[in-house]
Amino acid sequence: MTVPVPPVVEFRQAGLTYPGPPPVTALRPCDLTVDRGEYVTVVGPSGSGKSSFLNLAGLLDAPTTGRYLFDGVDTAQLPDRERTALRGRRIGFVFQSFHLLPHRTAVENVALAMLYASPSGRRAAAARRERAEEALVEVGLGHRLRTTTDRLSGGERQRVAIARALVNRPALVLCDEPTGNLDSATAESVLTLLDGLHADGLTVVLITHDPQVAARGLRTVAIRDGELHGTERG
Ligand SMILES: Nc1ncnc2c1ncn2[C@@H]1O[C@H](COP(=O)(O)OP(=O)(O)OP(=O)(O)O)[C@@H](O)[C@H]1O
Repeated sequence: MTVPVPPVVEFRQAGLTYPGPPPVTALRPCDLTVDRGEYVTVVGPSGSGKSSFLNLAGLLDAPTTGRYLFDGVDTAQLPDRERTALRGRRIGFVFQSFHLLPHRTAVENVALAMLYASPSGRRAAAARRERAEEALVEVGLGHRLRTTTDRLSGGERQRVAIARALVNRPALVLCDEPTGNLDSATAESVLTLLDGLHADGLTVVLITHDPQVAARGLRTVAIRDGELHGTERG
């Protein structure tokens, strides 16, 4: 008998209203399901609610209405501490501006993401470094392991950020305008890397204002005035 695999993301009439005053409904109650191995893009103009969606999907915020099941766990009622722990273990983030420590090496930046869920001690530290190196090799940066990130190009920095997002083998990688700070050739190589990771089974949700970037997803959801459109399967 096979055990059914829960979706990675399951919004059930999940919505987000900032309390204000005045209250602002940034995301109206919506349903959205993202299954394991999908590549979904979310596209919308400035102010449409993309960051609010990211905050919910990435367990940075809890819905103010409805439910959010992440990887089968009902998160709406989770205490903050547990939501944070789940996020640290199971979600990798890739941001437009990389969010790396500039004076640390690529390996150190990636290994730091594992501190949270790893025991202390020299042996654990060595294991973290080894796993960080593996993740960096996976994104094509095996030749930059010990370079501090302030000496890397924009594309290389984003690869370090992607390695950091992958290093805990997350259920979901959430990308927020991952090519927003890159020239078009570098952006293309980062998108090609994401295509390859998805082909290897990674679940990706990518948020962008750029319809061309959004077209890289296998399924695109539009967001306008806080409302998700196109969430039903074709
Ligand atoms: N903390 C907050 N308190 C109140 N209103 C907010 C807050 N954050 C965002 N909003 C409002 O919610 C709506 C959606 O904002 P959001 O930042 O999610 O849009 P966005 O699509 O990410 O925009 P951008 O592309 O410009 O970053 C906007 O009307 C915004 O003004």
